[in-house]
Amino acid sequence: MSQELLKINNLSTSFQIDEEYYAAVDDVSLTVRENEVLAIVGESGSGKSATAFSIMGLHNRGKIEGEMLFQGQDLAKLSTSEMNKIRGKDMSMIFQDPLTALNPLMEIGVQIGEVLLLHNKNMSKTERRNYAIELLGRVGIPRPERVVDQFPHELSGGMRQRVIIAIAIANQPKLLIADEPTTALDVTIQAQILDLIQELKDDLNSGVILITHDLGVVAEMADRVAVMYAGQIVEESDVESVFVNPQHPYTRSLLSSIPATDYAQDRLHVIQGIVPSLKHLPRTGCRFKGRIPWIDDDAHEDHPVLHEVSEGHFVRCTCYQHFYFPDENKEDQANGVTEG
Ligand SMILES: Nc1ncnc2c1ncn2[C@@H]1O[C@H](COP(=O)(O)OP(=O)(O)OP(=O)(O)O)[C@@H](O)[C@H]1O
Repeated sequence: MSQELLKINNLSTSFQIDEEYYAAVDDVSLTVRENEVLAIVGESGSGKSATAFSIMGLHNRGKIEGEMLFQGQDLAKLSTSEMNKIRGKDMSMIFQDPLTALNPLMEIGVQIGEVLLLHNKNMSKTERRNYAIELLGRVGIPRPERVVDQFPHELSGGMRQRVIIAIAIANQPKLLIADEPTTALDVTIQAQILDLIQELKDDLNSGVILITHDLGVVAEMADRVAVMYAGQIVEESDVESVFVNPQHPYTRSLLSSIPATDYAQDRLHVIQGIVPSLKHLPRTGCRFKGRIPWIDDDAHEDHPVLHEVSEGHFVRCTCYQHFYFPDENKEDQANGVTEG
């Protein structure tokens, strides 16, 4: 098995609302290995980005507890200047929206050059420009020697996202965090960008955390999957197990909301509702209980923990053993029968 790159132990990230702190990330533990894609999946508000921003040290107003061990250092304990030495070098982030991530007033080559300069103080202007051209070529930008002198608005959305990726890999990071990297792009470009991330991961032997709400992207890219709901991981396993044998009601609901695919169930089952806002998240018991009120209260644990249901496959709370969709025959479900 490849080496552990990042080990997160009991991470909690809380934000102050009025006078109180509320945990957007609640006791999350995760491991990312070299040359592995870990997908973090969940609806909007489930705490995916808050987890990523905590790792990157970008939550300046959040309270962070727990450990984030990266190459032997606990990121949670580093000062801003120590974090600045790691960010953009040993780990970097590909953001969702290239237009806001790029400076509109600066040529592409200069923006790449700035990141290079941050960690290679001795690089000359010409060296930076040449390396920027090389990087642009590497991420599949045609005529990079021209693009290097262009401004972001002169490029298409897909090309801008490639530039973001070029910036992210400029210093050959060991850990890449991609937060909804293709959401803003059309399907063909999306596939190209995902291929590119995969290819770069292989080249650099990096670990990738891929944040997405798109299960198609997960199926395509991920080795392991962590499903998040209301700040907690509710299911974690290798990608096959999540698609073939999903256990947690939330995971099953996410999967069955994908229309007819080979891994979706035969019918669409919809669980109503949304992730509550941070201030209104349930703080005790099973966080998902309120969305599945037809399941007996006794099915839930008072203090839900992750159960290992098969090797490396973890599910939170015992409610998964009793769960059925309301439009599904309860007995058939208990016997593992699905309609054809
Ligand atoms: N800086 C902050 N201050 C206060 N609340 C925050 C802050 N950042 C995130 N939150 C809250 O924490 C919760 C989790 O947010 P987060 O952005 O991590 O969700 P997400 O799963 O990434 O959703 P999305 O896909 O919409 O980005 C949300 O309720 C959000 O409003």
